[in-house]
Amino acid sequence: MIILEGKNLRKTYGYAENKVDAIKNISIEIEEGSFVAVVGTSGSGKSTLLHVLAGLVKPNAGKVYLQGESLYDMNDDRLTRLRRRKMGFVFQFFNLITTHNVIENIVLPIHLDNRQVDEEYVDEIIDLLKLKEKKYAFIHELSGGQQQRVAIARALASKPAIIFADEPTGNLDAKSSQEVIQLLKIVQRKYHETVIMVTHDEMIANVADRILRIEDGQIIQDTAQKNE
Ligand SMILES: Nc1ncnc2c1ncn2[C@@H]1O[C@H](COP(=O)(O)OP(=O)(O)OP(=O)(O)O)[C@@H](O)[C@H]1O
Repeated sequence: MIILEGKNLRKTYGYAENKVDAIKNISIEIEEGSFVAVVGTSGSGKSTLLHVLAGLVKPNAGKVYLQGESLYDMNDDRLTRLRRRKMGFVFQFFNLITTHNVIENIVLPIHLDNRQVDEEYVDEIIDLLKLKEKKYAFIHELSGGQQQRVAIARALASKPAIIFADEPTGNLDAKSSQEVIQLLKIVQRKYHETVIMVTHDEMIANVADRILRIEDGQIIQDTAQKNE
């Protein structure tokens, strides 16, 4: 089943001589439960595409449908609510709240949405992401890899339909990058999550089921990968 669809997307920044066509005419369908990596050189348009698909940057033209709902045809409140309910985000710079401990960070989006925390499920995620010993630690007491694992747990905690990850290993050393990406893959498989991840690191992209290569605002290659 197709969970996310982008149709004829275009995104332009700036005007006149400063005009940049970041996304030229991209159409894409994302299969539910798949792990998709978006790769390409710096400035090729990867982050713009991810942000457009996540409802964060309105395209100049085209539509984005999440589970059949058109993101940019609803009002801002509705879009914000839909993002909270259905999307999880993992960024390069973790974006954790340093005055909160690990578990508080993980359940914060659920509280913001006035929903009940599924404690059993959250404990299971914490376990899977190897954070059990750190549940009550503060963020500054964690390594970069541990912080990113907290960010992944936070993204998963609200049981989103889809997770968007923008260079999730961009701020980590090679060893932590591998560990974080393998754990992300394990939780993605276990919960049949859909993940779209931007990375410039081909080794990291290799965990994905599908690799989209972007160049100059266009998809130049779309490859399925055999992955257990
Ligand atoms: N807010 C913005 N204002 C103006 N131009 C922008 C903006 N964001 C991106 N661009 C331009 O759009 C193009 C695509 O940028 P984008 O960040 O999507 O590429 P990227 O592939 O993610 O790059 P990187 O790997 O370096 O993060 C680039 O030429 C960039 O300079």
